[in-house]
Amino acid sequence: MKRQDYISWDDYFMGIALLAARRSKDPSTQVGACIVSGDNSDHTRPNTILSVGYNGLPIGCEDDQFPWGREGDFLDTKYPFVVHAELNAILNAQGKSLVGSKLYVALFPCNECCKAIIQSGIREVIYLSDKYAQTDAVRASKKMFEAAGVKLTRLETATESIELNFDVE
Ligand SMILES: O=c1ccn([C@H]2C[C@H](O)[C@@H](COP(=O)(O)O)O2)c(=O)[nH]1
Ligand SMILES: [Zn+2]
Repeated sequence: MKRQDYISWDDYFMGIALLAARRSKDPSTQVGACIVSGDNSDHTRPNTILSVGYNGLPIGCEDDQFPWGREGDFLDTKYPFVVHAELNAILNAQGKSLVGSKLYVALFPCNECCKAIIQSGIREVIYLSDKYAQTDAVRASKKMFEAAGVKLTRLETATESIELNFDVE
């Protein structure tokens, strides 16, 4: 008999996003994003991972030479420097078409990521947390997603955690 406790595709792709987030150096909020090829409703071929990203500094900007704080003068915080996870995932695709794809992300995208998501042709955003729902950035984001017809899905899953063991015999 086959194993029964295998993970769903949604948990798998969100799991990849969460694993990518573990690469983030941000001390307060680690975000990961995983872009997956579009709808496989005809089940003729599986969805595949097109790109992955997490929130981090641009290439060449050393993690130890830039600030990671949230408070103080703008230039003394991380905010002007960090590339958001969703944008990193889009840029990491290096020109591969993302038209009709889906994006799994731990945190609901801000307005800047929203614009990049829409313009790259991603048609669905599947997210876990909406902790900044009350901010103008997320309000603007939802307004644009709705206007552009991008589907928004909060992932409902019974999975609380997935353990990875490296001590494989
Ligand atoms: O759409 C988004 C919004 C935010 N992020 C990243 C940017 C920062 O590194 C953190 C947010 O830090 P806070 O300390 O919670 O303000 O999340 C992102 O990747 N994508
Ligand atoms: Zn963003």
